[in-house]
Amino acid sequence: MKYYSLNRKAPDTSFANAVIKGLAPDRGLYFPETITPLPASFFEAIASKSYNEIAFEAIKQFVTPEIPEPVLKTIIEETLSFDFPVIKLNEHISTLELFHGPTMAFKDVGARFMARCLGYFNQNNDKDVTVLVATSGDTGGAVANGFLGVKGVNVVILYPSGKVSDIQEKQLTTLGQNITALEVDGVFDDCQDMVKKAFLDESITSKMQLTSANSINVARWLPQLFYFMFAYKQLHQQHDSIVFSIPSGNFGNICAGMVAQQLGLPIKHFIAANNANNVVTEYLKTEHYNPKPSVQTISNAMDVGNPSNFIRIQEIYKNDFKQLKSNLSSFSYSDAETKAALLEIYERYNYVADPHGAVGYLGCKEYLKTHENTHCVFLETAHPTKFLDVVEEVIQTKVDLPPQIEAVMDKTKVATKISTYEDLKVFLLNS
Ligand SMILES: N[C@@H](CCOP(=O)(O)O)C(=O)O
Repeated sequence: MKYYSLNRKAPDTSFANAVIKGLAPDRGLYFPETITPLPASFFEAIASKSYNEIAFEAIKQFVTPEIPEPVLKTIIEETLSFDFPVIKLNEHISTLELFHGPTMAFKDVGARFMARCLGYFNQNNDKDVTVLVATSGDTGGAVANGFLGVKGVNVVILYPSGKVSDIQEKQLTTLGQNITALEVDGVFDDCQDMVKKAFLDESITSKMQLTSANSINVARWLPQLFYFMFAYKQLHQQHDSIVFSIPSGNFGNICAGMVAQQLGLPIKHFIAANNANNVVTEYLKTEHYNPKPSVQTISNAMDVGNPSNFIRIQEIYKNDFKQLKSNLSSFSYSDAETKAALLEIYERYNYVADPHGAVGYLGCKEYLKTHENTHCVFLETAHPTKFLDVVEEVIQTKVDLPPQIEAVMDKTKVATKISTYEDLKVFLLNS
């Protein structure tokens, strides 16, 4: 499979090179040259297939033969070693729990898949790769965990100081070994801008091989399409019209869902559920795309003011606003509304959601007002205990800590503070 740059000023490249480089030389995101729909028989038989079989068939065209089929099977088996259950709240709303992995956020799948692909491509390379990653909360921990101890790979995580939850911070600052955390005096968008700038800085790239483990990297982004297939596998025999409400920050997850739809998965509609960082909600209202500095919310992983993957979504719909609008709705909610939703989900369904899931739930409710004969699945993108203070305060109940969270609670944070791009550069060049 060839990948092209969405800025269209760089040569097409292979999957291996797209993974190793992260971003094209013209600073564009890579996009697959073709998306060939899977046969109808694949979806008809999906209930009888395992997660691993579904994932293998779904991603094969994007990564083989550079990743040989037997290697891909092993990568998938190691990546998907936990569950993805759908929990039904009522006849019209379910949630897909994406938090059963090691860091209890949906990023675990992409991070583990990418780490293994990079490890495979790098096995005969004597040059180390430095993975630069910006996080507003969950990516950092998942990438730290997924890449821990991977030979020839050093990971540098940039996160906005004071704007991630305590547990998220522990997950990304306490592992040591080949993982380093940089605490940035700024917001997520500053971290992401610094990362993108470093890719173009010859004084850095001439000395080290950089790549990204954000969803801008195709190996981090594409495996997220599995989730939509796993939900469909569990629900399609009871519901024939399924819509997804996706809590959205950098828009990688929802965009991967759109790739699943291009592969033939019968998804009726997408809802981008936003917090106050509502650039896409506004775009669908006004047709003006107006990135803004991100604002801090209780659903912090979505605190993104200029979502990287929106350009991929535009590409899928060929920049046709009408076509996009017929497939995508977007709603935005305040923290007060999110807290009220958390409480409602708890009181009505005895279910403890996290703030991101609560925003997704609100998206479902809004859409169902005008589309009664639909089943809406909102993605629970992270475990509620990652946001313990907010969740316990809202539901006024103590929540048990899962072992993955307990394991990091007492660890000591190690992070280097930086403020500017120059600080990052100095850090990289001296590390
Ligand atoms: N939601 C993110 C922000 C980065 O998103 P990514 O999917 O591009 O890594 C986070 O939790 O850090």
